[in-house]
Formats: sequence, structure tokens, C-alpha cells
Amino acid sequence: MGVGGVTLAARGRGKLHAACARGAVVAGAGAVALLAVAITFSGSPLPAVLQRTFSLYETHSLKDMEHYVNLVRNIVPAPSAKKHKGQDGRIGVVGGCQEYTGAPYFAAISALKVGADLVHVFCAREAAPVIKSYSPELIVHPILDSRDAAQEVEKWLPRLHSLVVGPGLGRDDLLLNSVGGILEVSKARGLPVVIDADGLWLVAQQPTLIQGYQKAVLTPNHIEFSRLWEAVIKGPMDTKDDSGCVLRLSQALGNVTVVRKGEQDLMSDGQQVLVCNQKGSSRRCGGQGDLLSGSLGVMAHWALLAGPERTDSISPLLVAAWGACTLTRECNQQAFQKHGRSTTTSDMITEVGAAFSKLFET
Ligand SMILES: NC(=O)C1=CN([C@@H]2O[C@H](COP(=O)(O)OP(=O)(O)OC[C@H]3O[C@@H](n4cnc5c(N)ncnc54)[C@H](O)[C@@H]3O)[C@@H](O)[C@H]2O)[C@@H](O)CC1
Ligand SMILES: Nc1ncnc2c1ncn2[C@@H]1O[C@H](COP(=O)(O)OP(=O)(O)OP(=O)(O)O)[C@@H](O)[C@H]1O
Ligand SMILES: [Mg+2]
Repeated sequence: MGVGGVTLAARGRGKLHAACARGAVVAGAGAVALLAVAITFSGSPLPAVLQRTFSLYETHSLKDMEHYVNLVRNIVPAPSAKKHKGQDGRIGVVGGCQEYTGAPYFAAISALKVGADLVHVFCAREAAPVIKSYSPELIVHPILDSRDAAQEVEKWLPRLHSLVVGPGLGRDDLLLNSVGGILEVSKARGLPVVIDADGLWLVAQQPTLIQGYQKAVLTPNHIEFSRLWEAVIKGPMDTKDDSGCVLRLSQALGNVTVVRKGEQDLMSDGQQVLVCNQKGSSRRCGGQGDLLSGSLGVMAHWALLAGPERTDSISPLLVAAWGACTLTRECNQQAFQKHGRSTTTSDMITEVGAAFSKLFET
């Protein structure tokens, strides 16, 4: 499908309106149609950083980019002296075990740096003192390996706006079983959930856990996507049609949003496919996906609060996903410019503030 920059494909259920309205590239059943529809854009000009990145691409792609940037800006809550602590996001991260303490920390601190007010980490007992020692800013609950973990977490759910499930969770059956229970109670409350890493392992074992839950966003990397595909589609993957595969997996899961990370990030709600080609770097250190899932935890809450009227009828969760992918890749690029091959995820997290304001602050 598409040519560089940002393109949007719509297919499957025949919803072409959003793509056509912006003159995007529309791919359908192997055919690719380029629709050059002139439109005007409102809002602030494209940030210089994005103009640099996208100046080589065709005008319609640049305009799509500008449009999505404006949609992300539309969901970002305005700073206000009238707000109280917690209003811009209270996010939960479910993950952290004996082996992995970095991943939940990266996800949680990213959520805070993007703009959440409070972040709670629900982790295994042994991981808690380690995660606390990384940051005094995180609230850490050492309850995930207790027998009644799901009920313990459920007590906190009324205070939370979204959950990020899976970074550093590990694959211990007791923990996975508790997380299955946490997903059930979260669904019952209609809480948005971003599922990543070992949370995706669990979903691949039990797809019914999120089947049809349209407030779930899955963020698989290459391997995790293949695993989900095998579990849900159970057939060969068309390796020449990456966006078609994302669309199909999302549809098969009942329009759960799927974000397939890679050289370009492809995301679909089963109706449309958005592409994020924001320049990153060649550095692939561990933890970048955790930065993405933590950022998305906050942006998913903001997007659902803003609603489709602020996202031009594109699914709010797709807009949030596009924003979080763009931000993560920009952090990667900025950190790489400073640190080159020694870039680590901590360096990227240091860039979150500057990257966010370049991209999305008006
Ligand atoms: N500092 C930390 O604590 C970190 C912990 N992490 C955690 O580690 C656990 C396991 O995550 P993994 O991502 O390793 O598990 P996966 O089972 O997804 O990956 C297994 C292997 O696949 C490889 N792989 C990934 N992308 C690939 C690609 N495009 N092509 C070929 N091979 C590829 C990885 O190098 C890894 O060795 C999760 O809980 C995760 O959150 C990671 O988030 C990284 C950072
Ligand atoms: N080849 C690539 N080129 C540019 N960016 C990439 C590439 N692969 C992944 N990314 C970006 O890196 C971020 C994390 O994706 P990645 O595939 O590394 O996740 P992950 O394997 O889950 O990471 P983690 O180590 O945190 O588990 C995403 O924003 C994605 O866009
Ligand atoms: Mg990962």
C-alpha cells in the first residue's frame, strides 16, 4: 500500500470516507487508488521537525501528516491552573517480576513524562522495591503474585483512567492467571487497556480475554504479531501485505485496535489502517516498546475523553496510537542524534518532553 509519509488505507467493511476526504492513498483488494482531493487544514502549521522529516514526500502525504498531528493536538488536554491532581490521567501499569523491573518502569515513567498526573505500578512482590528505587514518582503495589491479586487490583480500578498490561510481566502461570482476572474486571468497568509484551503472550493463549473489547489496544512487535496471528487467524500470513494483515487481525479480534510495530508502524481498528513512518533511528535497544505502551496508556485516555468529534470521526484509539508511535520514534531520533550507538531507552525518556512539545504543543 501507500507511498512514504503517512497514508491511510480503508478496506474490509468499506469505510472509505476518512481516507477519501483527505486524498489519502486507499488500498483495496490488491488495487491501489491515489485520490487527489484538495482540502484545507485548520490548526497550527506542521512543526518544523515534521516538515524536515516529510518534506521529501508527496503533498498529500504531508497533508495527511499535518491532519493527524492536528488530531493528536485536539486530544491533548490544555494545561490549566483550575485542574486538580489526577485530572490529566491516572494510569495503571500491570507488570514487573523478578526478572524484569526495567520494562514496567519505562512504561510508567513514560506515562508520567507524557503528562499523566499519577501512575500506579502493580507488580510482583520482589520487583516492587527495585521499581520504587528507580523513581520516587511512581506508586508501586507489590500485589501481583498474591492469591487474590485480581481483587486487590480491582479495588484501585475506580481511581484509574486506563491500564497498560504486560511490560515485564513474565510468563509465570500464577501471574498470568491473575492478569486474566484483572482484564476481566477491567472490561466489566469499561476501562481502556493497552496490552503489550507478556500481556500479548497471555492474549495469544486466550484470545477470548479481549475478543470484541473495543477499548483494548494491542501493541505487538514482530514476534508478538506472528504469535497472535497463529493463535487467532491460524493460517498463513501474506508477507507482502503487512497492512492487510493488521486489518485482518483487528477484524478477527472483533475490532480491537492492533498496533504492529516495526520499520513502519501500522495500526488498525478493523476499519482503517494508519501508518506511522516518523523518522526514528537504526538503534533498537530494549525498552522502546515500553516507552510506546506507557505513552499510549495516557493518550488512549485523552483520546476517549475527547471523543470522535475531536478526531474527525477516526477512531480515537487509532489517533492515540498514531500519536504515541510518532512520539516514540521522535524520541528515538533525538536521543540517537546525541548518543549514537550508545543510545538507551533512558536517553529516549529524557527526550519525551522536547519531542512532545515539538510535535504536539501548539
Ligand atoms: N529492561 C527490561 O526490563 C526490559 C524487559 N522487557 C521484557 O522482556 C519480556 C520479554 O519480551 P521480548 O520482547 O524479549 O519477548 P518476545 O518473546 O517477543 O521476543 C523473543 C525474542 O524475539 C526477538 N525479536 C524481537 N523482535 C524481533 C524481530 N523483529 N525479528 C526477529 N526477532 C525479534 C527478541 O530479540 C527476543 O529475543 C517482556 O516482559 C518485556 O516487557 C523488554 O520490554 C525489554 C526491556
Ligand atoms: N526498524 C525500525 N525502524 C524504526 N523504528 C522502529 C523499527 N522497529 C521498531 N521501531 C520503533 O521502535 C518502537 C518499539 O518497537 P519495537 O519493535 O522495538 O518494540 P519491542 O520489541 O516491543 O520493544 P521492547 O524492547 O520495549 O519490548 C516503536 O515505536 C517502533 O516504531
Ligand atoms: Mg516489547
